[in-house]
Amino acid sequence: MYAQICVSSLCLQTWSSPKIGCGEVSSEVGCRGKGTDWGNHSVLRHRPSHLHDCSYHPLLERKENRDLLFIDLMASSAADNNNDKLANVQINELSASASPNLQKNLSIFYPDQAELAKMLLERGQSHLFEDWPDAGVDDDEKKALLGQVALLNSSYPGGLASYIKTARELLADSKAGKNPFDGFIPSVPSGEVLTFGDDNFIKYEEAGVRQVQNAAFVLVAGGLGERLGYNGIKVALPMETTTGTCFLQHYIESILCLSEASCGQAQGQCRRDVPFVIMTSDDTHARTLQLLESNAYFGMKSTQVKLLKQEKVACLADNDARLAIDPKNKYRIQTKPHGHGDVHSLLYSSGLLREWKDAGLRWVVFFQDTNGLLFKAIPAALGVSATKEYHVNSLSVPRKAKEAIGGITRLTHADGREMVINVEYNQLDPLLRATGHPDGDANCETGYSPYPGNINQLILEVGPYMDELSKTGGAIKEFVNPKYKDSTKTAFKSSTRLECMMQDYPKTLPPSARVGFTVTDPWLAYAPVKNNPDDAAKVPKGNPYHSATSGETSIYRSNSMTLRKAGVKIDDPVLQVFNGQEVEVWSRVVWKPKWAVTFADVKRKVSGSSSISQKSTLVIKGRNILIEDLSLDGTLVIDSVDDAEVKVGGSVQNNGWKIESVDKDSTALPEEVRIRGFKINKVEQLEKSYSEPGKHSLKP
Ligand SMILES: O=c1ccn([C@@H]2O[C@H](COP(=O)(O)OP(=O)(O)O[C@H]3OC[C@@H](O)[C@H](O)[C@H]3O)[C@@H](O)[C@H]2O)c(=O)[nH]1
Ligand SMILES: [Mg+2]
Repeated sequence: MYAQICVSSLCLQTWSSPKIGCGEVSSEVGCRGKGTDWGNHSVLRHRPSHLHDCSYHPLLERKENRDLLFIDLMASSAADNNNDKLANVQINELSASASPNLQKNLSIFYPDQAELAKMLLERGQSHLFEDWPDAGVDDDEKKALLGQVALLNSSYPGGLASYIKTARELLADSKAGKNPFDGFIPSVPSGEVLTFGDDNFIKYEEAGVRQVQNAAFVLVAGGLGERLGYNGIKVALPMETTTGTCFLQHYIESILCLSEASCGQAQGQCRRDVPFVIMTSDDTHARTLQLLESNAYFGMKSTQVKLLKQEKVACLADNDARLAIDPKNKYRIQTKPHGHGDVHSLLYSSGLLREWKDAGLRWVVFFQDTNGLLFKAIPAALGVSATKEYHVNSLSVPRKAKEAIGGITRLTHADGREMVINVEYNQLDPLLRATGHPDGDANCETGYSPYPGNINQLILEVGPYMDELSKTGGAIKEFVNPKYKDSTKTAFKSSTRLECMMQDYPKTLPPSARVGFTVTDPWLAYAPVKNNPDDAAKVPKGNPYHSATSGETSIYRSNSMTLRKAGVKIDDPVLQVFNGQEVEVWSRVVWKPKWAVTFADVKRKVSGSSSISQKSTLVIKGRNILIEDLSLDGTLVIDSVDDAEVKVGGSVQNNGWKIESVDKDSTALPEEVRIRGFKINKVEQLEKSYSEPGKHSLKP
């Protein structure tokens, strides 16, 4: 193998191995040298998208779960010779360059670190070395900076050079006031509109469940949730406080149950555990891992779950894309999150996507961190993807004008280009105003914006997705959003950076790509927890709050409406105000995914004539619990082992559990209670648990 590798320029820049050609390596490739120069700890990491970069850095010792292929550079004496020669060339080139301070420090670097420094100089980044003291002072910090540069270089498709180039272009466009939508006329696209519970919906759900065993699920959870202002990670928040189940537990249980249902349909041909990937960041990684480990992965196999950590990107100090120095440490570059769009390059560079494709998977389902209604429409949407053969299917809900969710829009250019794409919420209004809609982002006669609201639950078909990423390396169209000091647009208030969004993936697709979207009922599928109480209270009346308060009450509403559709008589909700937000309070109906993951499941398990009063709470935990002629006025919590069947009927009456307002500013209460403005006071309940297999019935 060594003989096949041509080592040049201190690094594996040229590959002559037919086996490990550029773009063909699905696992990470590393190389380790034995000599003193390289040190035993040196690890080279190459991503398939930029095998030509020299991305050496000592920080990358951690191997995570990935396969590293180590190539011993020193195994070949030819490599040794090459190495020395090229190191000399490089240093000579450097001496002619403009950074005497860097020149004085060259002796402390490995040759490939010097190479990176040179690359930076060539791209107008000499300020990074400007006030460096002579070698011998702060050497570790200087090396750490080059280590950071190597990481920034290796984690961006095309490397830092490409980052700086794109940044300059986008900053110039921004300064010139160029609109990314220039020449595009927006119009309302048509998609598949689902009506919850009708025959069509049930048909799609059934088709979708069949597909789940061919799907992989990907949660993007690298965001810190600055708008929410919660100190923990968002996936650890309880999605409702009746049971206290956190988001991540609910997601995992839903995936497990859907995959079980899918296997049930396949009758014995089921071979695999459905993969689940969580994209984390430095802000969320350790706590996400800890949440999983301390809860035995909520029932999933630990091997089934993969965490992919996104790296931050370099901040930009000015219009020339000079990298911003960290205000706290002159030997570091300031970094900020690059956005959820990183998920594509990570799935590609980690080799997971290729693995899935090779294993015959057909779908990748993406979703976000805090939507308790997330899985309500996934089965039907998967069914739509399969039936319509969509390469891209975005799940959406009716959108209120000014609601902070993107609008799905058809964009038609004078030159004939056309696409159906998310226009982010801050861009929709200016785009509409600029194209002959003086009211901008406004509701139409339906009471909603005519543009369906993107909820960022995307279903991509693996084959076309892999084909596309093989071309792009997972790079997504980026944008920059600098806050200028004044109208001359020459200086920024604070450093900026490039960002990207996962829903911008279709922007590079050819016109032949089958891009569609699916709209569901407004109450069914979206109730994110993003806004803090103060901001939520300022949301225009009638628009969703996107707060912890609305996130929880929306779950009760959705479950109550679902039971209503299945024939249960449920009282109308009452209006209550918590944390300054008026919400509908429905009966607190909650069930575990193992009871029902589709509407067909619910219908099968509910019969006769049942009723639930507004003050009631119903918690269903067991699998085969059949609600039949139940009259509930109070709280009923019911659990059973999987092979028990429990008929629940008769009249249950007690003082139940009460929703009580709390003061959001009361520091005596936990943060997760304060952000919703209420707590559940568990006064009285009937709680039954059936631990023996067989048939049981509850008829109080
Ligand atoms: O760098 C990041 C940023 C965000 N994220 C994740 O991406 C998800 C979405 O982040 P945000 O909540 O900040 O997204 P926003 O609310 O700004 O908009 C997003 O959701 C609503 C949609 O309508 C918008 O079109 C979509 O961009 C979260 O799960 C977050 O954890 C990352 O994983 N990495
Ligand atoms: Mg955001």
